[in-house]
Amino acid sequence: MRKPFVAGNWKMNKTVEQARVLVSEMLPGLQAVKAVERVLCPPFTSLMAIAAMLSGTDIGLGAQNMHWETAGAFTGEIAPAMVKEFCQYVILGHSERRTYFGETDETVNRKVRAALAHGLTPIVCIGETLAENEAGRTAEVVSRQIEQGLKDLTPEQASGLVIAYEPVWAIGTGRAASGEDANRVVGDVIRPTLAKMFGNTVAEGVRVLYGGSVTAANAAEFFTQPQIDGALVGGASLKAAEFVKIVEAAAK
Ligand SMILES: O=C[C@H](O)COP(=O)(O)O
Repeated sequence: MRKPFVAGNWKMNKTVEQARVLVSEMLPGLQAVKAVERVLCPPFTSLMAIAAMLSGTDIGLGAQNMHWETAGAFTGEIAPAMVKEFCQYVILGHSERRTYFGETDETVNRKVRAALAHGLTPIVCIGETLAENEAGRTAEVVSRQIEQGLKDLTPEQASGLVIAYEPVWAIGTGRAASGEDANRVVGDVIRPTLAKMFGNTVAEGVRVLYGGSVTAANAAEFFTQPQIDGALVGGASLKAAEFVKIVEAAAK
């Protein structure tokens, strides 16, 4: 039985003070929903403050990116051990990182391996662009992202991952995929690719989330799909009441 999982990716939003306000607004609602693994992913600058607020709760904290090297002359980067000081999770390979910052399946793979080596749970993002979707290339792109992004992992390492299927055309557009279509990609492409690489038990045990314009109004459409285990929420995770409703929907 896979425990439902909902993470809020705040992207490049909120100062420390704004982050504190948002967390204090959502904390009581989030704490009430024990059946769901709940994770907040604020910007790096707020991790220390939010870690203090979440201490003593069962709500997880995640970073939105990290470098694969342990330390050194990498101006502007954050090392795995620095993330690990505050976080249990790290989002890797988000399409915005791939599109705007040149991340590739190869660099995602380095980051995934580094995160696992430091005891962090990677939330690995995959998904096709609109052009790829319209060209009928979704299965090819998504399976390649998994094969290359998770290359050289052991089945044991893979079993601890969380995967977020985020069709790029659905992110921040208000145009979510349909629950059925997302379920089909997870069930027909993502889990079979994981099964080929790591075996059936791992493929059936990994949590696979949907991401892309999830709101309180459409969350249930995804959470009622048998292959989808939760959501990676962007814009709607910046509104306390809305995000709590999404988490509540995942518990049903
Ligand atoms: O990481 C979250 C996704 O990019 C989804 O963002 P969105 O909910 O604003 O579409």
